[in-house]
Amino acid sequence: MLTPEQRLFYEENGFLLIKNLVSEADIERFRQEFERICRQEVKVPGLLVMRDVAIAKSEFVPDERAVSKLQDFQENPELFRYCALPQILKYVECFTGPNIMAMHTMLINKPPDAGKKTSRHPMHQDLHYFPFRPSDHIVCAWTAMEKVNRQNGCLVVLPGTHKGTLQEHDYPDWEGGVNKMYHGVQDYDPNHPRMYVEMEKGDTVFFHPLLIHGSGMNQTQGFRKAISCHYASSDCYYIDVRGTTQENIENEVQEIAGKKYGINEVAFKDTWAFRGRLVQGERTSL
Ligand SMILES: CCCCCCCCCCCCCCCCCCCC(=O)SCCNC(=O)CCNC(=O)[C@H](O)C(C)(C)COP(=O)(O)OP(=O)(O)OC[C@H]1O[C@@H](n2cnc3c(N)ncnc32)[C@H](O)[C@@H]1OP(=O)(O)O
Ligand SMILES: Nc1ncnc2c1ncn2[C@@H]1O[C@H](COP(=O)(O)OP(=O)(O)OP(=O)(O)O)[C@@H](O)[C@H]1O
Ligand SMILES: O=C(O)CCC(=O)C(=O)O
Ligand SMILES: [Fe+2]
Ligand SMILES: [Mg+2]
Repeated sequence: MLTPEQRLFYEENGFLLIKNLVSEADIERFRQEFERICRQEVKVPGLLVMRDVAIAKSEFVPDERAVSKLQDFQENPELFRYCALPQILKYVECFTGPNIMAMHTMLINKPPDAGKKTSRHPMHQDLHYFPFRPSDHIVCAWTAMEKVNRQNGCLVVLPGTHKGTLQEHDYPDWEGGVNKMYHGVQDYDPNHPRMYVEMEKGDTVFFHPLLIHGSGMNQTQGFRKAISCHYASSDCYYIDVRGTTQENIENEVQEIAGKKYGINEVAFKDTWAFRGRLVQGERTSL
């Protein structure tokens, strides 16, 4: 499926941008469903709704202004259609092989910054959140639901960093506050070349889970939207993260699982096995 140039570009840089992969009609449907969820017209089992920390303690309004991110929409058939789009899976298969699990789903609604720079996402590697390997058989698809640029906080990547190892992550030391679980790499090379991934509606970037990336402040008045899914080969295996740099995120996820679902002592890997959904082939290991 990939041309030799595309494959080489991914191997060298850790990401690949495919223009115009998702249709306007599909994006419009995802947007409509997102709005219905914000208005609380549909109830989605397992869905986590995050509000930006800058407005977390203000009065709740049932519209998109209160929602900075939906996480775990795998039980919503309309949004989950994104994860099974054939044109996306054709690319995903190049990285994962034929047995494909959708491990993590998100719709990001980056709010206009409230003045404290909390709309930023610190530089991180997504593998920090994942207790499964090997990393080369994991890939994220991230589709712009509208034009994204430096003004509204597009993705920023450090090309080539996927060739390194998983770094230690923790909360950045930001004056205006940091969103829950927005861990960042503490000491990446500030002189590493950066690329601002500007995209049009429907463009999709595929990226490696070790690629260091983040996103800047949204300096516009609009809510910058993107939909994404992390895929892994179902032939991947779970690892025990005790005693590794991932122990801090394991503890936070277990705490949320305890608070939200009243389940204590749930293994980190089981929170992933429970949320993952097969989208192609056979569920062999994950
Ligand atoms: C077997 C079943 C398993 C189920 C497991 C479920 C675990 C899910 C964990 C999610 C895993 C994330 C993995 C991501 C992997 C991919 C890589 C992507 C990187 C990321 O994007 S990670 C960052 C995204 N993080 C989240 O979305 C966090 C998940 N969301 C939440 O935990 C909740 O939405 C949140 C933020 C805790 C809010 O909870 P909620 O109870 O709805 O809100 P309350 O109004 O009751 O507030 C409680 C308390 O939290 C404060 N608060 C609210 N929002 C924020 C915020 N954005 N940041 C910081 N703090 C926040 C609020 O003020 C309240 O504080 P109090 O002091 O008043 O208690
Ligand atoms: N096929 C396997 N089944 C079960 N456990 C395995 C398997 N392969 C490796 N492991 C164990 O999983 C742990 C992590 O393995 P591995 O070295 O592949 O991952 P990593 O170094 O954390 O990540 P990366 O993919 O970046 O190399 C090790 O403890 C290793 O012994
Ligand atoms: O959409 C963004 O701003 C970045 C999101 C991201 O990298 C993530 O959630 O892991
Ligand atoms: Fe990320
Ligand atoms: Mg290794």
